[in-house]
Amino acid sequence: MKVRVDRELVRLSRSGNDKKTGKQIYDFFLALAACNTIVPIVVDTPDPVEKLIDYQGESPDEQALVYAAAAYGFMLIERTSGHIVIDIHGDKQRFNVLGMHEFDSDRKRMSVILGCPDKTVKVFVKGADTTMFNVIDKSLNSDVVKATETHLHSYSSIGLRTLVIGMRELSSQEFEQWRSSYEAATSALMGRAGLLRRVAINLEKNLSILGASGIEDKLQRGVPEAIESLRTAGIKVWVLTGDKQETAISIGYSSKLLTSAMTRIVINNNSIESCRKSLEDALVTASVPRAGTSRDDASSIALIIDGTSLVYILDSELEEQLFELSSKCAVVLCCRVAPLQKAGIVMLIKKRTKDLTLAIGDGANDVSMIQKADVGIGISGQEGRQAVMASDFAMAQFRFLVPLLLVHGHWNYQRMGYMILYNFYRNAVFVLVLFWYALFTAFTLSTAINEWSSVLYSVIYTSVPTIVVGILDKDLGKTSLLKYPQLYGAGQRQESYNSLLFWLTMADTLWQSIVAFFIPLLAYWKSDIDGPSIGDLWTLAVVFLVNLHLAMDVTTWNWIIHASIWGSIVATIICVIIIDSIVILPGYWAIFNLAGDGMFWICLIVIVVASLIPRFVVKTLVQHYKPSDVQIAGEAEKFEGIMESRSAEIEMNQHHR
Ligand SMILES: Nc1ncnc2c1ncn2[C@@H]1O[C@H](COP(=O)(O)OP(=O)(O)OP(=O)(O)O)[C@@H](O)[C@H]1O
Ligand SMILES: [Mg+2]
Repeated sequence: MKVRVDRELVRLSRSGNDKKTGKQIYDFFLALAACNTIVPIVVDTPDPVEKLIDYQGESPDEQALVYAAAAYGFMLIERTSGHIVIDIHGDKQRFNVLGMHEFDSDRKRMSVILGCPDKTVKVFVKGADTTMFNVIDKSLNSDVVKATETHLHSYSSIGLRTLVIGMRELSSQEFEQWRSSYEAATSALMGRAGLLRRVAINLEKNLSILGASGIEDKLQRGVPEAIESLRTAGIKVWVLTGDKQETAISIGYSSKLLTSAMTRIVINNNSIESCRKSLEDALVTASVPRAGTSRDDASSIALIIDGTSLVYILDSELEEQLFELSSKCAVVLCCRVAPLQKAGIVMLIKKRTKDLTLAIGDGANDVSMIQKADVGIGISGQEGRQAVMASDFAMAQFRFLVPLLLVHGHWNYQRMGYMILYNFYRNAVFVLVLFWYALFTAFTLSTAINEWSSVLYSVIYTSVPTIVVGILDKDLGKTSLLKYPQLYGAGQRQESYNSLLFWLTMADTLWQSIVAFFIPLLAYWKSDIDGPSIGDLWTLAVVFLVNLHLAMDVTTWNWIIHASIWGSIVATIICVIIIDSIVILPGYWAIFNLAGDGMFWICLIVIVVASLIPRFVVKTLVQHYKPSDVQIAGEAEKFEGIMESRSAEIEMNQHHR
């Protein structure tokens, strides 16, 4: 890897640690190389003398910092639990790692205590600017502190992730004091984390500033487009990040979440009273009616709120106001939020609405929100596997969320909705025919449809098409669904399953069962037909009916669906023939006698046609006069001749190393 270095800085860092600036720069790079949890792994190359070092760790930021230190001549080459070896301008030096206080989201910083070759003990700390400036002694190097502050501001406003680095030399007395409390804390059986945190807070104070770093957090490919699609689909997108406000806003703009036309409401306060005041003011601003349509950016509001304010708002009486405000905003951006606050925000919505929440994140700090949300998605990437392990779905890139929701989510919703209705219908129509017969024979407990057919009805006669269509049918092609994210609204409006559709289906079921039962009954009224024969007719009629009913609703035919639907009808006929060929069963040879009679065939055709007519008429009228988005898109697909799009693939990233 090639790193572009600043020559002047290299010169200064080489100038040795005698002069003040030289010493500071020396310590700065030493901190970058040492204050982290990166493990260097030496990789052999074809050339036996040349070795490569691969820095492995869960934090990509730390990796970047260690690489930067290496580029300036401070190369971390070995790390064990007790020591590290750093190659400083070609001179291998061994530092004892006397202790390490790991990063936690309360302190938002981490520190290492190093025993240096010159027998001094130094503590190096790096962390978020907000918490670092609380522990940095501003009277030391006040000019550096000032310069760093302005640099930090300019870094974060261009979207860089910033870290501040500080250090302190420990006197032997201080060191002993720290060591005894550190040892007591690490060996404590109860509340170890809390004790360690207290020891860390005691140690990390009166630091002198060394400098700051800015790291570009590149957006993955396709993030702005993905966010735009999701928002067009009517999904509200909120961003919850641990980053600094300026960084978060800048990333908000580059990911097209925020646009300059939006009205911005910023809430960052540090008392409950000022939070209350800001929320009230914001509610007034948000309630003023604005020009433009609701989908217009100019009319929408972006709420930007930071973690400190959320401390006072979440779990207090202000929560309700925040909810009210956020439901008026098109975009909500929360910055500097702790992991548990992320979960708290998810709960804020979940508790108060019936809306479904989906959380997507890549780091360990996203785990709690991923678990709390209705749907949790982990992005597997550079930040370790915790998010993926806690998630319902894992994906490699953010943009895959779009096909997951807009394509597979849509298909799944439409199939599920249809299949629920269809399965109610499929079972009810058969049971109702049996019921009419029981009613007609005044509950004599005699049956016309033989027991085998009653059992096989849901096992063989009608089961396979239900499963196959429930898995394979696609109401629209992938291309249309991705091109028109608005089609996702069909699910939000509950178009495939709702109580009206349910009762309409039930009425249709009633009608079909009446037709299927009474037509044979009336047709054979005067004849001397026996029970099993007319029973066979009923069985076949119902099976034809439910399979043709399904065939009428399938949108994407393929050979599996063809085979399952027509195959089921053939299988039913074969089963009925076999059952009627068994001598000991009642109704022996019934189907053969029946099929020789023209009336049987007429009955079958009349039943199927009469049963399906109301459905067909209603469906056609609705399609003609009140077509849904999905129908329109479906017709557009046919006319544009993009039927092949049903198997279209989304463009994948090139794999390169
Ligand atoms: N290993 C670390 N050492 C020192 N400081 C850290 C470390 N990791 C994070 N920080 C600081 O703590 C802040 C909060 O970190 P956190 O992991 O909660 O969120 P994040 O990674 O910044 O953002 P996101 O929520 O988008 O992943 C960071 O912005 C950074 O300033
Ligand atoms: Mg992170």
